Amino acid sequence: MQGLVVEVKDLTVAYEKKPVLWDVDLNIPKGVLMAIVGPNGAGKSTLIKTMLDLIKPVAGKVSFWEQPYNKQRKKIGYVPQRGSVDWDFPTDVLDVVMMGRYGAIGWIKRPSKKDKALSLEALEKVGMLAYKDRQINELSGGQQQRVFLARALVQDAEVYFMDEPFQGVDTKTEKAIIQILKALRDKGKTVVVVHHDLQTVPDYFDRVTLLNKKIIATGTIEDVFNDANIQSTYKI
Ligand SMILES: Nc1ncnc2c1ncn2[C@@H]1O[C@H](COP(=O)(O)OP(=O)(O)OP(=O)(O)O)[C@@H](O)[C@H]1O
Repeated sequence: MQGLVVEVKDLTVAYEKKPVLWDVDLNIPKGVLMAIVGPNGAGKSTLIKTMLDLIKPVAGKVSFWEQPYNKQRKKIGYVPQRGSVDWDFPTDVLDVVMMGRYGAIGWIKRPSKKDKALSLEALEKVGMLAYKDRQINELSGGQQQRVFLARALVQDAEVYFMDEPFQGVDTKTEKAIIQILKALRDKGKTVVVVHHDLQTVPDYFDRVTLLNKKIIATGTIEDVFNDANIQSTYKI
């Protein structure tokens, strides 16, 4: 294994005292394309949000390259679940993508020609170039998802977390997105994706984490993506 990107230790998370994640241990190595799968309510989104410091755990610890999230945030990209972001201010698609070049403070800075070129290139990759001047709140959920993906791409992070990036996108776009994710992986980036469709797991991913409040199994597709583990995750 070529070094760890993320280390999750003894993580327990609760909403209003009701635990939704129990004692989760998870190591994510560099350069993998990993799915997190599990039934509705298994805690997949909660796990990602806790890793990214958006939810405080009851117990346990998350480190990125052996440091807390806030020390490494520039190297960490996040594409939230569709519909989870409310755009109550007017901003166009290209601006949303260019925000990825700077993070929040960068609003004040003028984007350079290079920032703009990279952002247009990313929009082209996700098939959204034609929408560059549209208001973000006038797009469908699936289109917004692709814009967020473009924003994550221009951020040039080392590790990416994506919460159901295929939700509400058509098959052609899904295939295009997975090609982008595989290319990131091939460049040595680490990509973690909450995913719903078990059928496509072996084709899309090289590792999988099966989650249902606890980690049922985590590892390579070959080692852990088998009937026994799937059955204990989905209780079927
Ligand atoms: N903000 C919240 N307040 C209270 N309970 C919550 C909150 N968010 C999630 N939950 C509960 O925590 C559990 C885990 O939710 P989570 O969204 O992490 O699951 P998930 O595996 O991502 O589900 P899905 O596949 O349906 O998106 C669920 O029982 C859910 O109802």
